[in-house]
Amino acid sequence: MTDQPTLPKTDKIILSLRNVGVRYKRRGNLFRKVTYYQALRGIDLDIRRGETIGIIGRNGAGKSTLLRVLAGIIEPDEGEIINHGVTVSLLALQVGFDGNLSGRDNAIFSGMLLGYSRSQVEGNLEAITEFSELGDFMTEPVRTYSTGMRARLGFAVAMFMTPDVLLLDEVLSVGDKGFRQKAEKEMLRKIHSEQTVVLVSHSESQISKLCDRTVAL
Ligand SMILES: Nc1ncnc2c1ncn2[C@@H]1O[C@H](COP(=O)(O)OP(=O)(O)OP(=O)(O)O)[C@@H](O)[C@H]1O
Repeated sequence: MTDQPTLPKTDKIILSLRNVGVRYKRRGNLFRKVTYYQALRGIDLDIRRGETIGIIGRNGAGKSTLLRVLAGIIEPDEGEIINHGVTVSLLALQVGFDGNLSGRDNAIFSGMLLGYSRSQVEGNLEAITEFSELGDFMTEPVRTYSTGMRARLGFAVAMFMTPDVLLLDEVLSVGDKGFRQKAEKEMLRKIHSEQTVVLVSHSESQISKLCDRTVAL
């Protein structure tokens, strides 16, 4: 929540990948054998408290896969991930919301998935609603939202949660121009408040504006 300060910026390494590889299984059928696709290979990365890292690479380079490994959603097939006792949360727009639930309930569940209590999230609901600019739509089912509206809800939830490491998958590239500017401004505030952020973006200008360093896949 906003009232929980993030850990201070130091040179301390809080999350590491060592020689990480991930393979996806491609299902076979009558005409095709099961095959494996190597999405990541030999990835070494040290994330230091307070830094903002941009992940870049062409489509299919493995950027989302890397974030999923960092978030602990998938386990690497090779190498290891070393977490030095930090909480990590992934915000990606394609996943996470239940279309049949209202924006409000989705915000509450997303916050709880990020490790907060129901009352902690409820305490921030007004601020989340205001930031998302969803107004009365907060009580409507998310399936009735446009992509941009979903993006605004996801982004607003993430902005009011402060895991030690916040992973953002292409969340700054959606929404209209006005919201994008607001989202970037809020991200900059977070970055300066020493939140550790790993950000995937196809926008070079965004990466150079927001990140301390980049990792190219
Ligand atoms: N669940 C899955 N099963 C099989 N293959 C997958 C799966 N998820 C990703 N892949 C494959 O792994 C590769 C890396 O995917 P990933 O989504 O990590 O790339 P990306 O760099 O984020 O791409 P983009 O820029 O298009 O979002 C791609 O070739 C993709 O087809």
